[in-house]
Amino acid sequence: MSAPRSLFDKLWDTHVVVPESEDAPAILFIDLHLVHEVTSPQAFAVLEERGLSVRRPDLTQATLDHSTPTLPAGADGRLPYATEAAEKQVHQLEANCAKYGIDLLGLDDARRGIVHVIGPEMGLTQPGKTIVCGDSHTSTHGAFGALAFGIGTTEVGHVLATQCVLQRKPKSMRITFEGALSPGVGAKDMALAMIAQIGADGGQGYAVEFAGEAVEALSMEGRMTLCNMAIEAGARVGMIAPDETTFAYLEGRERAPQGEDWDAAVARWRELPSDPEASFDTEVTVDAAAIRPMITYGVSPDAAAPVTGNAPAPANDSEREAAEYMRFAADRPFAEAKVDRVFIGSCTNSRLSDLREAAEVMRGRTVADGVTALIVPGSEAIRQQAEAEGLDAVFTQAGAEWRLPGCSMCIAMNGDQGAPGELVVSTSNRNFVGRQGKGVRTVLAGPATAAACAIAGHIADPSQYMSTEARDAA
Ligand SMILES: CC(C)[C@H](C(=O)O)[C@@H](O)C(=O)O
Ligand code: SF4
Repeated sequence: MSAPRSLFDKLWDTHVVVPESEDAPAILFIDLHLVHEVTSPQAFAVLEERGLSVRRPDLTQATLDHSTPTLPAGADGRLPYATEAAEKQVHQLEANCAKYGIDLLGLDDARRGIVHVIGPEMGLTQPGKTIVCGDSHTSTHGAFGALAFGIGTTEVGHVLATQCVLQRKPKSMRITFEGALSPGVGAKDMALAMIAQIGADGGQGYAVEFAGEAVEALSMEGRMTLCNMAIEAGARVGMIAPDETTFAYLEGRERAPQGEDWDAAVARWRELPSDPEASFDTEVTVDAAAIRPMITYGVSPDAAAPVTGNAPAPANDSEREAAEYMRFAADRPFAEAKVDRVFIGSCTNSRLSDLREAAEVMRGRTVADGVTALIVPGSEAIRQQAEAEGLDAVFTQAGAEWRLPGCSMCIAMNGDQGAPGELVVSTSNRNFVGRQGKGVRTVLAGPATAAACAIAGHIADPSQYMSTEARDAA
């Protein structure tokens, strides 16, 4: 009998081309390479310089997301790019994809969206695959039982040229969420609670598998939210064993296997979950039932606490510095903090279920005076679905802005950003100083909490705005 293996071991073993040695990392074959406009230009330039071609354009998918405006073209037909550099990046990727025969979800493509949203939506993200992208939130795709991680621009070049990447095998960690979530608590709250528990570097050097009852109960959208934030705990890889929820999500999608191939694929995918006796270098448990709707109050994602609580008193110099920047008064309720702007979007929380959750809170209510709320769907497909069910009308009637898909205010590269000093409640994944504009104070939260803050005009508990059914569904 062979030794029991984890999901991660199985994914790793089936993709090793040359095993790791003391002198050299392993060479891993990559099944799917996702490409966007920010981290690819230099990689393509190196190919060009060295006269190389793209080894497997058929395993490469490109999209435009970071630098694209979320406002439509003006009367002159021109898109309102934030900077010349942003526009140049977009045109550069268009030219590179045309030259090397790579499929690009271009500006007019009905499937365009954030790179970590479109892979799953198209059915390209599948259990058992190795998936890379020049982007740290590639861990999102691990929600499907794939080995997915972010790579640097040099490695983007390696993968374009060889379809392989050099990697040392990380250690393994299993994070088990014990018990069921309470009503009104969602995947973002799980992610923030987990990061608060293990720290922003708690997962460093590990490939993390998320397991347990509360993880199994999550929809694919929720699983993506959780795996998306593995990197905010320092882990480049986050993954969840594929199951019936995974298969039901993928069945019938454009690039998923069809017919007999589908049956054969599902049979293979059923073999992927960790063997019962598989061991991990580190095991962590999180009490899922104790998790409450969370927000962050500092400038690192592990500075997270229940939204109904008080701001903790800083305990050291770096916490004092963060507290000064964020201006939450120690030992005072978070709810006393006035909110200037709300952003609902990003590869963490811009899928249909997230928008429904936010709409549930905003329906029939009005965004508070002085608050700007921006709602940015993760893809064109999500935008279409949301509009088909009238979510856009819920948002605009509440006084929020409904935009075109893209990364938008998550990283503020496209002109969508806050003003210095503003307090922004954001469903994205990073609250670093200046992430959403110079001097902007970012508070991370889930979609219901962010929507509640928009309505209340200050940090607010979403439960007061949620119907019992909505609370149960979240
Ligand atoms: C632009 C890109 C390199 C970056 C990343 O790697 O994550 C961005 O997507 C982010 O979220 O900070
Ligand atoms: S939405 Fe934000 S986190 Fe996600 S890829 Fe874009 S910039 Fe990075």
